[in-house]
Amino acid sequence: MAIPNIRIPSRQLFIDGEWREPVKKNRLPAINPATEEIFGDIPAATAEDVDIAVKAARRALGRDDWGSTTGAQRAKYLRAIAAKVLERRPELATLETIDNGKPWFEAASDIDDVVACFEYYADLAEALDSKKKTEVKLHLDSFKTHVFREPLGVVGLITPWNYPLLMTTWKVAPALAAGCAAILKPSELASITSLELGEICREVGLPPGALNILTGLGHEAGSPLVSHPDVDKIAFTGSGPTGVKIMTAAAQLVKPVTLELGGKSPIVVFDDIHDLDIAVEWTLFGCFWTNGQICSATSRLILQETIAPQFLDRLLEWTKNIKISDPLEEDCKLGPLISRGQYEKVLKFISTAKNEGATILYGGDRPQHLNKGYYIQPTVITDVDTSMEIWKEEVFGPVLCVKTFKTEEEAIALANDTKYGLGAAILSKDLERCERFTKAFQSGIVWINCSQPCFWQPPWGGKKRSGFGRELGEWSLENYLNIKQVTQYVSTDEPWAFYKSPSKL
Ligand SMILES: NC(=O)C1=CN([C@@H]2O[C@H](COP(=O)(O)OP(=O)(O)OC[C@H]3O[C@@H](n4cnc5c(N)ncnc54)[C@H](O)[C@@H]3O)[C@@H](O)[C@H]2O)C=CC1
Ligand code: BAL
Ligand code: NA
Repeated sequence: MAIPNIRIPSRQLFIDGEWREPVKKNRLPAINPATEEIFGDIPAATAEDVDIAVKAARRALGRDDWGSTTGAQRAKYLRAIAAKVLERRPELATLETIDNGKPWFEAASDIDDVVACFEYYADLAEALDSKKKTEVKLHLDSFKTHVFREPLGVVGLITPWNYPLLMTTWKVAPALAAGCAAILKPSELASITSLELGEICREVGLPPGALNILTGLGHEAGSPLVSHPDVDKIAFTGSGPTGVKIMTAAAQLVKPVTLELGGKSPIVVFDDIHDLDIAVEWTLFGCFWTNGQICSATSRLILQETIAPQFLDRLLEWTKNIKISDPLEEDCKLGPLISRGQYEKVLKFISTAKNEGATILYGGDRPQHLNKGYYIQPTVITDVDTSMEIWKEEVFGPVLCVKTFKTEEEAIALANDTKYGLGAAILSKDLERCERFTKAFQSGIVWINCSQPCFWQPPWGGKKRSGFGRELGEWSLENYLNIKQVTQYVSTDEPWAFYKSPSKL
């Protein structure tokens, strides 16, 4: 498919169904990481705008056109959004690539996932109607109890830059399916496509205030959203330190949070893999896909010693073959990192690894043929010690570190030697061994004979310092529902007889 030339939209904040200039009228540049050029700008919300948006969301919940909708009615909006996103697929993918730097075909596949995700939550919204009120059997006849599943209220959704519109969708689609009113705060590093979602919501006639979109900086727009007393919940995906700040602020108001934070996931490769090339490709995909800028990247290769030399030789041959280029080029497989800050951070990780005694087996620098843009070669690091930063900390870049093992016990210990617990992968023909690893991995996700494929039906999330709560699937819908117990006394002719009745004195 030809990649379209597009116009860069200029938007305001999306509040109460309308485009609205930020109270302080500030804007932030939108930077193309492939060229380092400013290609547009986004509005910068502050606490004043947060307050206006929260009030609009609260009004939406109080109005029949949103607050009294059935799941089936909400499903219509979600399907209409999906259809509009699909209609604009080439353009949205191009905007995503320009803003984020991911290869166009990856961006386009993200847009396909966005469409599928809105459709999936439309189905779940419909299904919710029959589960809205469910009876709970009691041991007494004098009472009847049922449980209501109702929208949790006004929810704040704070998202990162690595999958801009897709991470937005992972939160917005279930929140709207559940009937919440939402305030989305996308990352200031890539907000353009999330703002376009505002235009799509306007076009499909989503009731005003059901979704509000506030772009801006974390401390100026995100932080007041978290501390706003009239926001009932925060769902966050991003870095560990910001997750800690959000949880701390939310705790002051006993506000529930779900946190999807970082990772340093292992991929354990045994010598009984089905096929060397297939295993090598999954290993590369596990770490270099999305430029390693994915929380679940399997960035620690734990490799059985017996096949290490041949596996690494082949891995380098495959790595050299990865096309690094402008992400708008059709067969690009590795574009630039998101920002100068991320580029410098990743190079620093590589130089610290070198200083700590590791070997940069491949890469480690910017590709020579690209002198502009935040590009870094896919990098493979060996001679890694478990005390090194490169083994312990999330890089969020195309950097794979390698350690070998002899026994299964050693492999499990290395795999779990991390404060994080998001993903874990094992490549082996022995399915009983895969089963043992599935149990042993301290993670929320396990991949067997693959790494990274992500579908919208199963749950997604981690344990340990990767956070808690689950997104996607039916689990995500639960994040946005209040479970209300309703108990009715049905023996209304019978006194309760706990106190002495004065009429009987
Ligand atoms: N787990 C993941 O998916 C992600 C992890 N990261 C990691 O985080 C590092 C830093 O990247 P950042 O973009 O700075 O991530 P970040 O975690 O600071 O940003 C994520 C979102 O949180 C917002 N935010 C920041 N401070 C906030 C606050 N005090 N209150 C409320 N919201 C706030 C940001 O504006 C953005 O929308 C990366 O180098 C990478 O290692 C970054 C993005 C995604
Ligand atoms: N699907 C990507 C989840 C993340 O990196 O946040
Ligand atoms: Na950008």
